[in-house]
Amino acid sequence: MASSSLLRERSRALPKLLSRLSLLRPMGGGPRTFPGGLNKWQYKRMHEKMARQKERRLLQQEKQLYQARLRSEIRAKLAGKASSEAADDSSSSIGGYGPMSSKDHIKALANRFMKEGAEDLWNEDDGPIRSAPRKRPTDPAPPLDLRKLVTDRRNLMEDHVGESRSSLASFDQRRRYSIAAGRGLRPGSKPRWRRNSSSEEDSDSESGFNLEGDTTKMYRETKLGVKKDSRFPRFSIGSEEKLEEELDEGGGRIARKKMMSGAALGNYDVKTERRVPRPVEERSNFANEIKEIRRELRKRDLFRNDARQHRAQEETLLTKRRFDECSISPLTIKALADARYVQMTVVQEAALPVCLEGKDALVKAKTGTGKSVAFLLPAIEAVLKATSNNMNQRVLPINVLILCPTRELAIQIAAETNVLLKYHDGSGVQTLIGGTRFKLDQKRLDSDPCQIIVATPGRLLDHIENKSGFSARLMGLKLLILDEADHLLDLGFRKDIEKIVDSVPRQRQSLLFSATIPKEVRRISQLVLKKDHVFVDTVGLAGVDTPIKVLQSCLVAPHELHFHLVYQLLKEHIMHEPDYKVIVFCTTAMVTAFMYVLLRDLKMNVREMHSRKPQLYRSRISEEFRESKNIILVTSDVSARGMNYPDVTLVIQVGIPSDREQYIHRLGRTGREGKDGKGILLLAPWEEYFMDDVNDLPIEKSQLPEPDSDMKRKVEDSIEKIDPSIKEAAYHAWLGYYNSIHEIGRDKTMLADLANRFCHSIGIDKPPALFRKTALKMGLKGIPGIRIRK
Ligand SMILES: Nc1ncnc2c1ncn2[C@@H]1O[C@H](COP(=O)(O)OP(=O)(O)OP(=O)(O)O)[C@@H](O)[C@H]1O
Repeated sequence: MASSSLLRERSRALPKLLSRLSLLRPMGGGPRTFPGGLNKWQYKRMHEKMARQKERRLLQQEKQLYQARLRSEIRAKLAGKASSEAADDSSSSIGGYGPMSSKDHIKALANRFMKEGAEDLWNEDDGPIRSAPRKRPTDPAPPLDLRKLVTDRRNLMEDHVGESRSSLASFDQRRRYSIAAGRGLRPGSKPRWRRNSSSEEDSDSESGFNLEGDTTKMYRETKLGVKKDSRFPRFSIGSEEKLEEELDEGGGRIARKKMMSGAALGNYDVKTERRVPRPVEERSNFANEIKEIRRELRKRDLFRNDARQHRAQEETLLTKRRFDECSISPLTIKALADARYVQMTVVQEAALPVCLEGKDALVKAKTGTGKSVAFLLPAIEAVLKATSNNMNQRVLPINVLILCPTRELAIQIAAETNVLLKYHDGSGVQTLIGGTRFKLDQKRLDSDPCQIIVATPGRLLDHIENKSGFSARLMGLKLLILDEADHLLDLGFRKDIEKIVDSVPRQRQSLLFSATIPKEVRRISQLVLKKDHVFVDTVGLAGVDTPIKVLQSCLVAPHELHFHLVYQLLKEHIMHEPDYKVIVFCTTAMVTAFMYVLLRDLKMNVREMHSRKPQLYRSRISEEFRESKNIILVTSDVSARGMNYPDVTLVIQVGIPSDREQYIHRLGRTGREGKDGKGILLLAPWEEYFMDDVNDLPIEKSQLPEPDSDMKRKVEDSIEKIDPSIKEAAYHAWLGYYNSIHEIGRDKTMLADLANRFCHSIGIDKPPALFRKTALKMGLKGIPGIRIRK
């Protein structure tokens, strides 16, 4: 008896002991302690499991309800009862034998949706889950008259500006009402939800109208333009909410599916499933028209906001605050003045006080607004402070580690650091990036010790794992910085970042910077940041994520026309812009190579940059493009983030970007430092669904330019001359890229068909054969239109 009670007592004491032990862990290993004394991996796995279970459970329920509805409809038909009668039969139920009415079905779904634990199915557009009970207006807004809306739109297009404005206002008001009133299901309104793996979209539930009247269509997801709250200031500094780690592992940078653990999400769901590309003709004209009106209204709102902000923005890119008002070393201020940096930019003014105070921070600011200086100044201060504390150390510690996703960006940041270290003798910076000789890195590290390292994750890990003494030097780390943090925390880099974080002291400051910080990144940022970190957002919820002065447009044209169009757009731009400097982004390295060869053959002053090029070549081209004017850079996403090429006049993106964030970063290569710029997104009709993901950005759909038959002929002649091996590689790369995009890749037959059309556009009649292994890996074996090598 005595021994069993002793055992019980011990087993009770064990979790406490474990939790204390985890508190005492000396260093490394990511976020501090987790409930129950679990380490972060156990904690992560636990949440992963919970989220999966919950998701499965909810999907199962939804499936059952849907099947019940179908069964009951079939029964109704067999019984010779009109379904419309059935719909009115309020006594029908899921479990009963009578047919289930559509009302009941909706009600059942709604019940499930509102159930405890159904938070997983909610998303930001659905509003707060448990909003305070609101008083319903005594005189609720009448249902929206869509026909009137269409007339209004026509009016808008004609000259009745005043009249149409009032109808816009009333539409807006109603929209606001439906959002402000929460997503509680009011009689007559439909439930809104996102399905985890559904290809269908919720039909037009926002207005309370059933446009298509079909239950399946209710699943279609409609992306609500959530009214941005103008009460938010231009930049906000707030304590981060409780965040937890992302649980998924997947397929690299362009992994499209971002399914997060709902268990840890608090009030939000971050599933970012996309809609399936759907031929435009399939939708009814009327529904299309409504959709278009919505888009137009949203855009009007944005443009109005933009116009208002425009002047303020111009004035506030540089603030009144000067660097010498900040507590940074006078020698750094001297170097800043040499570089002509006197006043701070908005992000510098907002982030510097927090960063210099030694706090952890997550900082969001638009592209080209001076984030690098905002983290380099605290970096230099950290080095100065550490050096003055440890004068007699035998091994020079690495005090600051800056991680970047690309090699060119690391080189660029190291160069900027050198500019700011100009008067600090004894302080130095070095890069550790892939594509260079490892031995050479080692030599440099030994012969020229430095306190700041700018690195790409892969090469840094190589050094941590293989260079003796390097890990010991990292033990002196005071500050860890992740530039383009959202990308580094993305699936492609996550594991490396986790390992790096495990190799540096836990007692450190960490800073995360990016122009885009999606919700899931905020959630997993605790992998690096302390719980009480500060979130500095200079864009604000009411702001637009892209530079105000960049004119953005979208052209939709069949694939066969893309190459002609790029040539024509470039020609027109060059004609109007004497100091032109253009970046053309392509989807993959090999498609980039194809585009480069084509434009070179068309006698354009063009350079290429992608991952298949040797590092020396990449560095040379990057430098040349930075220094030059009247030049075109054709590139893959290696140039999408952080690269500061001055005075880029136009950015063309050909094909669908890997995600919304990538669109914003690519576009951000122009319009830097508050300058003007232009961005064109060129999509095929079946890629147009991407516009739903960026519908909060001021992108105008433009008319295609008049086809120029002369140019068309020239392009065709040039395509004809391109080496077949380049074309073949482009086809394979194209297929790989789109196969990895969830929305397109899941319908393999459609993918094969689209790939064949791409094939024709690059001048190949018969699609090149794939290796059997590749086809198997891509799930393309046996798909009509896909050829396999014998
Ligand atoms: N205080 C300042 N005064 C004047 N120019 C500045 C100042 N700070 C930064 N700049 C300039 O602004 C430009 C953009 O800076 P930077 O590359 O740091 O932008 P970023 O916000 O990091 O952009 P991205 O999101 O694309 O990485 C650079 O040319 C830089 O020299």
